[in-house]
Amino acid sequence: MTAKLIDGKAIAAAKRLNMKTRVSQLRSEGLLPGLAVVLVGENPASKSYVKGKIRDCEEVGIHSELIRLPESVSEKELLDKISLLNQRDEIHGILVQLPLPKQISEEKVIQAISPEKDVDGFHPVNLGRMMTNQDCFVPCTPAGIMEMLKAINVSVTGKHAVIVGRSHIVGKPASQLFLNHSATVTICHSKTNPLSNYTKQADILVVAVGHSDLIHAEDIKPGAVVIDVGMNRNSEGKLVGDVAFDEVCQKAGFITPVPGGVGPMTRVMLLENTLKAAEKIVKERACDGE
Ligand SMILES: Nc1nc(=O)c2c([nH]1)NC[C@@H]1CN(c3ccc(C(=O)N[C@@H](CCC(=O)O)C(=O)O)cc3)C=[N+]21
Repeated sequence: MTAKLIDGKAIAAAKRLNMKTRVSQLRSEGLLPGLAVVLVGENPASKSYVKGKIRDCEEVGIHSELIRLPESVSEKELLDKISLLNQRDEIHGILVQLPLPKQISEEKVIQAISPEKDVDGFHPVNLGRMMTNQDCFVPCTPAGIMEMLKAINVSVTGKHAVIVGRSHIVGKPASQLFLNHSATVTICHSKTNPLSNYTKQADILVVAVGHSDLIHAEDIKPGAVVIDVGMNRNSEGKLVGDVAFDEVCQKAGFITPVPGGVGPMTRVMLLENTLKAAEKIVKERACDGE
């Protein structure tokens, strides 16, 4: 069998097209959705991701502001900046690009963002709301994975989803999201032994570790849906995932490429969350009878 490719890039592009209509609708109601992106320091990867996010906003008509701070910025200065953004009505979403320099506590920074503007979905309030199946901002990568599955008509209900990786931004929230969608969920991590005992049982396998060639053909169930969240550079400097793509391709039912899979979906879900934040304001206005 040869797996069908899940074209995250194309799915994301189609979603952006739809979003233009939602932006027009918001604008006709007198609201321009706005996203603030805070970039601290000069990390080239962070700069390039942030540039991509700004470009995405431009494409769909979301107002974006890039706030750049020096590597040496103090925690207090960053927290003050966030507090100003929290207060501004034209800003509906706030994203502070991670990682942050050592002198700054990421935990404190995330908690300083108003949960209503936390379009990354990293604030404990949003994570807690997700855990109790309430309306919330879902972190962009897990949300993007769900959107991909929807786009290829794969139902999650009753499936065995195996998540490899337990990070706060991907593995853990992805596990919770699959559980909320009534999957049977197994979470694997660096102490899971042997890993392949679990991955072989997956109907849907999500790999978010950051080690290339972690998953081989022998580690998966024939026909499985394989979602590769990994982003690694190989010896030739090329971007590769955590899954040995060429061989797993021969056995999986569906597989995401790297690049062009999860990454573009992560980006588009940031726009989705920003629109959701803005649409909520319009709805609240309507309820207030303004
Ligand atoms: N507050 C915060 N929120 C984030 O969402 C966040 C973050 N910090 N810090 C860094 C990570 C990483 N991340 C990526 C998103 C899309 C691609 C992406 O679009 N990748 C392309 C390839 C890009 C390339 O070629 O380098 C692809 O997979 O096709 C990559 C990486 C978001 N992150």
